[in-house]
Amino acid sequence: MMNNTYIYMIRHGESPKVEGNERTRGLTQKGEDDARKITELLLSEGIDIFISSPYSRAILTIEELAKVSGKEVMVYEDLKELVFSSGDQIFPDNELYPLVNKMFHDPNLASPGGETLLDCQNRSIAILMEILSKYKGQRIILGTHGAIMTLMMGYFDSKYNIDFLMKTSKPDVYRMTFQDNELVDVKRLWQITHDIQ
Ligand SMILES: O=C(O)[C@H](O)COP(=O)(O)O
Repeated sequence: MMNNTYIYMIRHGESPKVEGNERTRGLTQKGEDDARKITELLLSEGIDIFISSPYSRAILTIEELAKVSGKEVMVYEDLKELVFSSGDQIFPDNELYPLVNKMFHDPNLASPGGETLLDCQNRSIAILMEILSKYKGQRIILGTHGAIMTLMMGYFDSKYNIDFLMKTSKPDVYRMTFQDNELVDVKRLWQITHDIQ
């Protein structure tokens, strides 16, 4: 439909936790292969705008598609992942998931040096509303992360909660259809067949 605006949430591919920091760690070989599959999957969608979190793993997941589409990736600092620690330190998975689980049950909880879910949701929704208005009627990719993606989707529909987050994959792709600022449809485009190939 003419007036629909489409937001494609692209959660980044697999990223190694052995070097760099939260900002700089890139993609594993599987993450790179999956980024190529994302290019194949979305090329025919005719994406107009590419926007990303500033973290490398998010940019690297969408940059090939942007390149073959002849577009630049615009980076928004306020689309970075939920901040868990000071100094962009990498948080090991065995500590991260219990913490995220606790945070989703207490949106005012923050770890030392980190932010609350509500802080993260407020800063990301402010940007998303700006994007919906500025690029109304267009197809926009957001290169993103598990927690912040769930918070943005959860703002419009509470079924996007911790249970949803725990079932998502890396990468993952959701197409959200908006009429003005109202979410009218969500379709997962990253199918299970991609996960097991
Ligand atoms: O998408 C996410 O959940 C965050 O960016 C963390 O990803 P990670 O599995 O690479 O830590």
